[in-house]
Amino acid sequence: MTSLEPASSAPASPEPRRRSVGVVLAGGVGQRVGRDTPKQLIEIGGRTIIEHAIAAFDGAPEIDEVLVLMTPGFTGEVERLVARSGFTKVGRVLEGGASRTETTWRALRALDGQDCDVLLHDAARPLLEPRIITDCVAALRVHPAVEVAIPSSDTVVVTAPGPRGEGEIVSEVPDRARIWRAQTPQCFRLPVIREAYERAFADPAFAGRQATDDCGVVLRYLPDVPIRIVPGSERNMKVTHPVDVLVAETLLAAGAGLEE
Ligand SMILES: Nc1ccn([C@@H]2O[C@H](COP(=O)(O)OP(=O)(O)OP(=O)(O)O)[C@@H](O)[C@H]2O)c(=O)n1
Ligand SMILES: C[C@](O)(CO)[C@H](O)COP(=O)(O)O
Repeated sequence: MTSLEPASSAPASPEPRRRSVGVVLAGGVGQRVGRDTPKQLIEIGGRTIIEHAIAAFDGAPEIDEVLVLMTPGFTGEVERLVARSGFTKVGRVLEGGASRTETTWRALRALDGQDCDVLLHDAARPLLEPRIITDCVAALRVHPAVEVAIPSSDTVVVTAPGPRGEGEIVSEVPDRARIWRAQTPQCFRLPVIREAYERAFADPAFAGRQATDDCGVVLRYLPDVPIRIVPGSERNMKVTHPVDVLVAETLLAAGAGLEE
């Protein structure tokens, strides 16, 4: 079976496990949180948010290597934190790009020539549980692409500009049973995500080189590649706004027992 498995192929038997690289995407500035330094350097529970994210991969038996991409100007700070925390799997700390998409692309190029699986994770999600990593690595033995997601508990509405210039109006209320909220890690066999990003970056219509997530790039440029859902968790939230720092601190202090 090739790595670019078509959607129509029968469920495959598990492939042998490849090397798994956990990629921590930390190239952002955290504009919406609004601090002087990138939000991934905020301390919660005595450790920075980025240390929590790295720790999830570093402590996972399924992960062989961790690659970190950090905001330009702060790679030295991350190297200091890696040493402070005693992480053993962090191979390289590189500079991120101007957008999340550019940062992912830099990570993929840094892994050029390797035969591995990649788990692309937001540094801004400090509460990634071992169970999710285990499930993602196992799913990649059967599926070429994996999206971690949770069912939406809110009804989602789609809007469109109103016909009389009255602003956005509701144009669709999709069936909530099919609506999921995407999280990270988003996980791929390396040739799959590499091919999708190569096609995206060669496409002038890939405007501004922006995508809100990596599975979206695969769906758009390799539509025949099935993307398997692995259940995420409410705990695996993203620190996006100031209130999320408090939420993350509270969840961290509460431990892992809240959800089930
Ligand atoms: N140029 C960028 C922008 C974002 N990210 C990373 O992508 C993840 C999700 O992005 P987001 O929550 O939007 O982070 P920021 O871009 O930092 O936030 P904001 O949009 O508020 O500035 C974060 O871990 C962030 O560091 C990245 O690696 N490179
Ligand atoms: C990838 C992601 O975390 C999935 O929910 C999300 O799309 C990132 O969005 P952001 O605007 O870069 O935070």
